[in-house]
Amino acid sequence: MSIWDRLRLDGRKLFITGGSRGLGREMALAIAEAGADVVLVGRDAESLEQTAEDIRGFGRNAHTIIGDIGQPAQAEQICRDALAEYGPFEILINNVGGRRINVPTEELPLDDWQTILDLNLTSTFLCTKIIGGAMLQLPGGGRVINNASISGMIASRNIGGRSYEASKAAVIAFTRATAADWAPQGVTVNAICPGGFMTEPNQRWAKDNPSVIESFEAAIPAGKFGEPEDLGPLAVYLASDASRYMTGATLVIDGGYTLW
Ligand SMILES: NC(=O)C1=CN([C@@H]2O[C@H](COP(=O)(O)OP(=O)(O)OC[C@H]3O[C@@H](n4cnc5c(N)ncnc54)[C@H](O)[C@@H]3O)[C@@H](O)[C@H]2O)C=CC1
Ligand SMILES: O=C(O)C(=O)C[C@H](O)C(=O)CO
Repeated sequence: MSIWDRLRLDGRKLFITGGSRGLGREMALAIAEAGADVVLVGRDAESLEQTAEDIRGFGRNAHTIIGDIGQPAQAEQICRDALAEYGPFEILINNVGGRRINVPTEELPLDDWQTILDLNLTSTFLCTKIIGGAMLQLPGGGRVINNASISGMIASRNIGGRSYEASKAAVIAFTRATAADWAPQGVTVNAICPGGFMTEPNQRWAKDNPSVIESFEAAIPAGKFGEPEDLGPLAVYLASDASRYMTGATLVIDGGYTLW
């Protein structure tokens, strides 16, 4: 089989959380371009539908589900309903993630800590359990891709409240442990750790903290923030047969930020 054929995703289905914009949208579009049908979950109907329309432009099927994946009971229901209606899925991308709450740890309310853990970590657990768990019955196995962050590996500078770092580090640990459990059934589980990408939450942050953003960019060896579409080829690789021997990996894509 040619290299290009090994990257094709025809006949497969992707379930992605938070696929309406930002990094999730770019990964969903790339995977659709490689041949897969897509189910997108998010909160904003309009942007979800726009991404679904763009996916249909590749000749693929796209369905949208509106809901809050940061509420564990809702996340569980969304996954069960999606599996029953559109499943089974060969590819899962746990992409949803809430940003930092910029309050020093010594002042961070427990509720805010819990909100971030539910959104970043518990959602990943529940989707992996339900959508990924069903992959264990598939003869060809499956692919779980967890969108973590370099914040799961290092501390973000000039930022308080470490719920974001804690949640992303836990996503990486969960990825590794689940990968070990599911390798015999051919279900790979890998984590992506993006560095700085100017998606909407970082744009908002940049508006209020221009000097922090400038020093962040200056500390990137590549000299600039990443483009969301840089995530697309990596997602296709991890979703495809080409990555069949890679599992439990933590793939950093940060323009070299964590090198210094
Ligand atoms: N942009 C960056 O520099 C980096 C982002 N990441 C991670 O990448 C992921 C995506 O981030 P971005 O694309 O920057 O964010 P974004 O805010 O542009 O996109 C997030 C997507 O998730 C959806 N979403 C958010 N909360 C939701 C909820 N409770 N329920 C359902 N859908 C929800 C939004 O509607 C949107 O589609 C997150 O996990 C983030 O932590 C990691 C490292 C760097
Ligand atoms: O949200 C993120 O994650 C990032 O923006 C990238 C880094 O974690 C970061 O903030 C490094 O300082």
